[in-house]
This record gives sequence, C-alpha cells and structure tokens, in this order.
Amino acid sequence: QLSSNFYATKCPNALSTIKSAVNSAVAKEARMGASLLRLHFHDCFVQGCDASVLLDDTSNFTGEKTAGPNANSIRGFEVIDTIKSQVESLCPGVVSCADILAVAARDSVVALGGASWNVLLGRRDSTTASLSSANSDLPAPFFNLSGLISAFSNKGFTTKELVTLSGAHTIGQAQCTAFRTRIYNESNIDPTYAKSLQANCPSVGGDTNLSPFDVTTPNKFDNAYYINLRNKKGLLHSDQQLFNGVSTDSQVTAYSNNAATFNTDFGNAMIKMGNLSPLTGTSGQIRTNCRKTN
Ligand code: HEM
Ligand SMILES: [Ca+2]
Ligand SMILES: [Ca+2]
Repeated sequence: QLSSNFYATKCPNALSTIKSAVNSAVAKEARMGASLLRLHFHDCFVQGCDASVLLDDTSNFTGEKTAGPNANSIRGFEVIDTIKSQVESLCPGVVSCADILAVAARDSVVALGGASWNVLLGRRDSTTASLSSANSDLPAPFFNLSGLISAFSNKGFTTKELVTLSGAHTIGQAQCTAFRTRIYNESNIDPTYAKSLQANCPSVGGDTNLSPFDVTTPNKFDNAYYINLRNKKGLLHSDQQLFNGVSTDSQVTAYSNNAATFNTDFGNAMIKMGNLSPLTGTSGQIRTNCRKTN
C-alpha cells in the first residue's frame, strides 16, 4: 500500500528537504539522530506509524507524551516541527508527519554512519492517540527476554527481529533511572564498566544523568552494540538479556562478527516496523502542525 515514490510528483523535494534538516540537526548534536530514530519506534509500536506520538496534550485531549516510556524521555519534537514547516511551505498539506518520522529515522541512521534503506511512504496522520497503549505496548528496560519477545511478537516481529532492532542502541543515551538497578545489583555486567557507570549514576540522586548506550562508539551506527553485549557491557538490563547464555546469544555473536548482515537485517526490520498499521487513502489526515490535529 505504501510506496517509495509516493511524493515523486506530489512533492519532489520533500525527501531532500528532510535529509538536509536531519543532517544539520545531527551536526549540531549527534544524539539527535538517536532521538529521532527512537521517535519513529515509539510512534509505530503504538497505534501504528501514524504520528500519534507527536500530539501534544491539551485541556481536552490526552496524548502519549506522558506515558511511562515517553515522559521526560522522548525528544526531537522541535526538529520535526522545523522539518514540517519547511515541507509545508514547499508543498502545503501533502507530506504527513508520520512519513517525516519514518524518513528522519532513516536519515538519522545514515548521518551517523549506518547503511541506508528504502523508506516506503504514503502514511497519513492520526486524529487520536493512546496513552494506555503507549504504556502497555512499548517494552521496558526491566523486561526479561521472555517479556521482550512477547512485546515484539505482539507487533508481529520474530525474536530475530527483536535482536536486530535492539541494535538501535548502538547510538544514543539513557538516564540513570533506566539502568541503576543493573549497575548496582546485577552480576552479568563487566565490573569495571559497572564502576565507571556508577560514577555518574549514584545509588541515590542523579536520576536524569545520562550515559551512552554504546561505550565504544556512542555516536556511530555500527555493530559495536553486539560486541559490547558479548563483553557484558550492555547498558540496560533488557540489552544484556539478549546475550546471557540464552537462545539469542548466537545471533548477537553473528552480528558482532558481521556488520554487513546487521546493516541489511536492520534496514529490512525498519521497513517492516514502518509498515505497522499505517493510515492510507482517505483515513486520517495530513496534519498542518504535527503537534495537533487539523
Ligand atoms: C528491545 C526493547 C527496548 C527497550 C526496553 C528500550 C528501552 C529504552 C530506554 C529505557 C531508553 C532510554 C530512555 C531514557 O533514559 O530516557 C532507550 C533509548 C533509546 N532507544 Fe530503546 N528500547 C528498546 C528498543 C528500541 C528500538 C527497537 C529502537 C529503534 C529501532 C530503540 C531506539 C532507541 C534509541 C535510539 C535510544 C536513545 C535515544 C536518545 O538518546 O535520545 N530502542 N530505549
Ligand atoms: Ca503511533
Ligand atoms: Ca555505536
């Protein structure tokens, strides 16, 4: 239903406009690439890829921004606003916020050195959001392997795709609250790595202090995430669950030895994620402002 040439005649410069804006945002702050990739994930896993994650709360509307996995955590909205206003002046009412998220996620990965994939387009924007689905459908950092497998299988993903998509944690940062229990209480963590994290994440206080997911190449989209897991240097409890003497160990090892397979699989899994229940045809709308319905 979606197609890669959806804007070819409707707004021929849409994709290059998004790419330039993402490149300048990432040049200004490398982490923004990670934040934009995560926004697309948090959009697609909740009601599908419909930009529901971008809707602001108002006095009579509750969106997804206050959900546990999102509150004080997801970011990048200003970059999406900038992109939206640029494409609106180019082609008013044509390019959806949901497509902007999908393209910005791909361009972010490429800007940080990852491989490209072909983004399918033609999604439309929701007029609704779901706080309860955001709370129930997004995986949490304290999940065990079985919980991660269920969260992804609930969205139609295999265990292999769970391991592949988790490789997104090769970039970006997490707050102390997301990994505190792990660095003080778990044994499947490299002791030197745990100590160094404790310096910036005390057992009490410093809740919002940040540490990079990938201790080796925090701003490079590569396969170092999987090498770290083999070395017991996964940041979140959920990350290390993928290499813990379990069935997924062999795939982690394979990706740690072969960046090319990881890149190919990641692109394909992102295309599949981007296909999660999009609104097409006359469903939904093309929002003028990604933060509110028309
Ligand atoms: C497998 C289950 C997953 C869990 C439990 C999980 C959990 C988390 C948590 C707790 C954070 C840090 C939030 C904070 O401290 O504010 C985070 C950040 C991030 N996640 Fe995930 N995540 C998962 C899968 C994914 C997937 C599938 C993607 C994308 C394809 C992704 C992309 C990211 C990125 C890029 C960041 C860093 C964002 C930034 O620096 O702004 N994650 N994730
Ligand atoms: Ca959504
Ligand atoms: Ca990396």
